[in-house]
Amino acid sequence: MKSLLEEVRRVEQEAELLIRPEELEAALDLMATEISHRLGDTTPIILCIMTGGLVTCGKLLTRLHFPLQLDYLHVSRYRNQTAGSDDIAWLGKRPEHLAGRHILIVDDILDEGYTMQAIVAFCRQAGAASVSTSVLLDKASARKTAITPDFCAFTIPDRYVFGYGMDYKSFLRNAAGIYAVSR
Ligand SMILES: O=P(O)(O)OC[C@H]1O[C@H](OP(=O)(O)OP(=O)(O)O)[C@H](O)[C@@H]1O
Ligand code: HPA
Repeated sequence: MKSLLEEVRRVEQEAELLIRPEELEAALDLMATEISHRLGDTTPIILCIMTGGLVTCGKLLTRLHFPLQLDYLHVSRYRNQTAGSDDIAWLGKRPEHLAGRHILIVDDILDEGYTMQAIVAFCRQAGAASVSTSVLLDKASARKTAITPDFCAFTIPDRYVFGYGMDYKSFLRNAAGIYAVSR
């Protein structure tokens, strides 16, 4: 643990700030307006993808001023590492009562796309009336699947990032901006 903490401190010190907190807040305002226009009269279920989606989803929620319900799904593909594994671990309970409902999935980042692809498939199989996807960050150049987000705040380069819910080896989720790990 001591050496991991030393590594985390070094990564934090050497990281490059990509997106400032004020820019994130302003972009979330815009994303919330767009989501409200498109989904405001559908009484959607907002599906927060834990753990990384927690900050984006929480900040988005208070900007959505229409009737909605909140649920969550806990999946992990990176297992606190900086590269994804071949399989997605489904942790905890799976949401019920999605049939016939409009679903908005909210996550922090769309990277290779495997995680979101699996969650969309799950919602469709559960009989959702529609499934929309919303991410704070789109790492489009790293994509290995056909998925694109319906709502997205920023497109970022192919760098490993942390902050605003995203971790570096399970730490640094609490950083207030988006930082890229130094190369
Ligand atoms: O597009 P992909 O390459 O599949 O990666 C995106 C997913 O990876 C991260 O989750 P992670 O598995 O790290 O779990 P976490 O949310 O607990 O950090 C992130 O929160 C996304 O859910
Ligand atoms: O760049 C990333 N940072 C943190 N978590 C992630 N999960 C997929 N890509 C990333």
